[in-house]
Amino acid sequence: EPVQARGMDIFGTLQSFQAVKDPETGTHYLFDGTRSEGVHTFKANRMPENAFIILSALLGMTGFEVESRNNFFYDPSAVSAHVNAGKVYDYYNKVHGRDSLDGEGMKLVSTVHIGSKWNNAAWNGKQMLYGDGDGTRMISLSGGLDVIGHEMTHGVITNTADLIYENESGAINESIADILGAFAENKTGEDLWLLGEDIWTPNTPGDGLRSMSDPASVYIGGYTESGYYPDHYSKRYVGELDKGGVHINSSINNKAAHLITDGGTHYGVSVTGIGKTKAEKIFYRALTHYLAASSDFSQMRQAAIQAAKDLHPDQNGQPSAEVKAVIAAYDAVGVN
Ligand SMILES: Cc1cccc(C(=O)O)c1OC(=O)C1CC1
Ligand SMILES: [Zn+2]
Repeated sequence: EPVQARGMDIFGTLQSFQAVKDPETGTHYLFDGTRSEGVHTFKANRMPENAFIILSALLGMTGFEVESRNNFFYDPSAVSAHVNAGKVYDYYNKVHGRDSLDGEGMKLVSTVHIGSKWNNAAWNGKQMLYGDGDGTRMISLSGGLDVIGHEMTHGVITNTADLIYENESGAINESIADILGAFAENKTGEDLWLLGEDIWTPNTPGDGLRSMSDPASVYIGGYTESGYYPDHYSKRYVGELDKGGVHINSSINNKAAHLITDGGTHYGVSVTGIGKTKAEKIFYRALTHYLAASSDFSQMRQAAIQAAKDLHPDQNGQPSAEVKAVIAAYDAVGVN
């Protein structure tokens, strides 16, 4: 039966969450039955990450239950994954009226301790997977609420537009995961537009994996001419690394989302922001109503404009401020 459990997350912060007591053994394990068909969090068995990702996708292997004899000392990485998955579930349920990743209450399965010092997180088509990080570049990735929001949004994408994970459609997939993942986190006192800041380079404060407000401020190495993430379509990566730059060119659409939300002038084009509450609904509606598996940047622009029109119709023949912001933002990043 469900019990209220408490335990430390990876930052040593005491969390309160749902667990279940096994009547035979008397031990408790991480399962939250209060949300949809449940939030079930597991730990991997030190299997190499590639094997685990494949076997979990093919055979539904999830690893081992995360148990505690006294309902307190749970595995902190698992506590972070468990609590953060619940928070992202609540974001989609409360803000977008969506019941879990498939909209029909599917179970949320996460497995932590994937691989060894693995600086990655993944959605394998069925569940979320988190590495521990190497301790320098990253720490346990389940500690990043925006990381979990990103992985779970990959799950929402799989169940909606199912954007093909390569080239431009893959970059849009990555960008929607960044945008809605960041909006799901939205922690006060943190930069909304920085991805993974809580788990990125523990020895260097204030930086992140990617920046949506200033993509070109983050170094990415030899992929692009500048060595920095692109913030304009003319600077997109056109090689075949990173599945055609899905984690690189996502920054172009991320910048458009930042401009739509906060406004600004970018390459001489000025945008009047419309705020997070309107922006998140426009991107969610674009994803669930207009984007398709092969959508490219231009179709992302059209989908966002149409979603904005649906939510903020023209007034006496004039486009609304929200529609104007979307058009100007995509003009600013060079997407027509
Ligand atoms: C850290 C990481 C490495 C490789 C792939 C992903 C991926 O899920 O695409 C990944 O997770 C993220 O990018 C989240 C947003 C920080
Ligand atoms: Zn991703």
